Amino acid sequence: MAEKKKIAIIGSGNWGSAIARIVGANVRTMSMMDEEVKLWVFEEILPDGRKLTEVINTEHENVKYLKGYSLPHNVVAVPDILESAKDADYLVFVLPHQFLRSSCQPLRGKLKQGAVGISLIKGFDLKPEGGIQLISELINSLLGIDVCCLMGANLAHEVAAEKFCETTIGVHTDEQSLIFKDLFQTDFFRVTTVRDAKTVEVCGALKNIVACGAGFVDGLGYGDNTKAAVIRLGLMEMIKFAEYFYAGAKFSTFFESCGIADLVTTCYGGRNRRVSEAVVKSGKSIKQLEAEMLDGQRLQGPETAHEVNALLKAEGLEARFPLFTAIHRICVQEISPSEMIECIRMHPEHLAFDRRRVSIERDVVNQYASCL
Ligand SMILES: NC(=O)C1=CN([C@@H]2O[C@H](COP(=O)(O)OP(=O)(O)OC[C@H]3O[C@@H](n4cnc5c(N)ncnc54)[C@H](O)[C@@H]3O)[C@@H](O)[C@H]2O)C=CC1
Ligand SMILES: O=C(CO)COP(=O)(O)O
Repeated sequence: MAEKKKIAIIGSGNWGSAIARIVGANVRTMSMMDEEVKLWVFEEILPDGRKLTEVINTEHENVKYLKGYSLPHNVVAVPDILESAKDADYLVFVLPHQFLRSSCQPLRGKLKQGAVGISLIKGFDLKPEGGIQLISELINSLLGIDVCCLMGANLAHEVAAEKFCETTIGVHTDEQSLIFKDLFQTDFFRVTTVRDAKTVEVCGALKNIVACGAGFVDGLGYGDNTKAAVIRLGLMEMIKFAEYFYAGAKFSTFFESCGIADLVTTCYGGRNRRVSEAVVKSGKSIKQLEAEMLDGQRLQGPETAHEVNALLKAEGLEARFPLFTAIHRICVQEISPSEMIECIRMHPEHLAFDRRRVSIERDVVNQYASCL
């Protein structure tokens, strides 16, 4: 009989714990899969002195990051990342992106031959030598494994509560499509697989920047129409970004759950939006509010805005992405949140699509560039 395939989940925050509920239940129905799901937990001591791993393994609940939802008993918390990952055939990466590089170091050269990864991580990697890369590319370069991605309109607490949603998995082969659909799909979590993995991942990263913009206009007291404008202009910049930097991106991917749907849900219900709104209302910094409001959970939007801005600046393209640029500059307190409104008022997308558009757009872009 063929040896059963093993799975490890690398990360156990809010989303990592929610997805562990699904994967833990699904492997029990898959004859090819080993029932045990190893869950790497970045160990921490809870206020009552107990270790988080011990609590997860005895109470079957991540009381810190997903309180109120049980984990299947076959999900086993492991504090040593190498121990959790070394025998795995499938690795699910689900950490805040700022911790990925350091977390992966102990795994280098130590993974099983032929292991395949899937990244649920939203963000980019700022390369030490300059430039940015996708998180899947970072994992591939560090660990030498093929990496798919899963991105969608998937607020973790709603998924944990089993409220219906959709998700998108970007794959490279038919085999990956079949196995990852079986591992992740449930009655309430519907999976579409697409062969446009880079665009899926780009959407997941960029929508968090736009969500910060949505939070800023909410904080300024503007209404849903204004937020809809931010969402629309954000989508246009997401598409343009993919066209510039990821040749071959399929337009249709933006209409999957990873695109427009994730953008909308995050601009209404996400942490990036919530903290950004509070920035405007309280005048406190993002870092301070992240610590005060999220109890250890981490924002991805401000860091992603920084990573994208580093690329746009290096390429001389800031003026072509005025929304991404303004959001980054608000996040780092270079400009005030009220400048969001001027940014969307003057956005080049407002120009009618006619023969004059190209030259007019060039003028507006130049005008904007002179203000930077
Ligand atoms: N929470 C959500 O609703 C969703 C999150 N995502 C994405 O999933 C990824 C992970 O997000 P969450 O699970 O929500 O994480 P989270 O925001 O709950 O972050 C907390 C996690 O970070 C870990 N951590 C803290 N310091 C660390 C360190 N120095 N090294 C390694 N780990 C450390 C904590 O142990 C904890 O597991 C992110 O890229 C996020 O954008 C995607 C869809 C939904
Ligand atoms: O990615 C998410 C939903 O799909 C979660 O967004 P936030 O990190 O803003 O909560």
